[in-house]
Amino acid sequence: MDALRCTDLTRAFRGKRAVDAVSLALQPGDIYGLVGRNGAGKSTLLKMIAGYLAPTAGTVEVCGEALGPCQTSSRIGCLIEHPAVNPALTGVQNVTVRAIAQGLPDPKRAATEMVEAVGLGEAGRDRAKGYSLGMKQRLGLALALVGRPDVLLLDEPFNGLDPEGVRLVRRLLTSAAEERGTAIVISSHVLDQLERTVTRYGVIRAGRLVAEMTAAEVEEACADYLCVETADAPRALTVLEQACPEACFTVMPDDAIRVTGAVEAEEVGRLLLEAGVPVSGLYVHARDIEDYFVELMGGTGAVRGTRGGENRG
Ligand SMILES: Nc1ncnc2c1ncn2[C@@H]1O[C@H](COP(=O)(O)OP(=O)(O)OP(=O)(O)O)[C@@H](O)[C@H]1O
Repeated sequence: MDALRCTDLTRAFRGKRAVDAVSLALQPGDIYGLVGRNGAGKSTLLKMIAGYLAPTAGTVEVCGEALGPCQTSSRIGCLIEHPAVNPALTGVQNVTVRAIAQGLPDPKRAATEMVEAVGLGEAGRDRAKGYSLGMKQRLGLALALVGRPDVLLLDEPFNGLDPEGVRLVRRLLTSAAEERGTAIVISSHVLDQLERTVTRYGVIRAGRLVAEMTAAEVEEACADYLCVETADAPRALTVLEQACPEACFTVMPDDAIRVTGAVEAEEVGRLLLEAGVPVSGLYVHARDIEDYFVELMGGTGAVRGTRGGENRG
């Protein structure tokens, strides 16, 4: 059974679709990285799943249970925008309130353990009103995680965290997914952190889910490759395929040859030189994850906005 299933989820603001017929399904243990430019619709999508915002159309199911519009579920833990923290209570007390609401058998203990797990330590006994940005973020994560939800929705979970905090949160999420089968959706612009955490990606562009891929597919697409530019691609291909049966060769539309696999640039250059094939360019092409996603997200033009005036909810 899917841990989370959204079907044709749509939300319009003043007639303009911020999220447009998004369907996605997460299995238990999936960590799904949601990427998109500012204003693409990521937070709106998460808010609809969390039950904070009514969809204009579409449905949400969590572990097979259909949720009505704006219906929250104890199976879902969220950190979306500012966590609901009572500044007059300590960190542990805040999480205890949430644990009681979740119906946990020993709420104080669950809260204390969770505050410890997110690295708040002694600060868990201080009132939340004195917390720094990173401490608030850790508290927000503790609130999302307490009660071991089946589905976790996190909007920019790495915001404000120091490097140690980032590493700790990554470990917490990975172990929740691997050990307890929690399905996690993370919306984030911090691609290198996503790259170390997620198992799948979804790219949202102008409200639509335009691409989905596994972490392995992204890794493969972003792998370095050797590029051979030659005026005689067919002959170069014949020479290289014969000499390097282990490598993989692709002729690109501009006739350049893309080489992946166990072969060095020096070796390719030598083989072509010996065969008398003219080579005009030979270089390693490094493509990073940022280039890859910027392209999928729709380039670097102006961000998209539907807000004329504020129209919350
Ligand atoms: N309450 C609202 N009223 C009107 N328009 C809204 C409202 N909430 C979001 N929008 C619009 O919906 C679109 C999607 O916004 P959303 O916050 O979901 O984007 P996002 O992908 O999370 O962006 P970011 O990466 O900047 O957080 C934007 O054009 C935004 O202006």
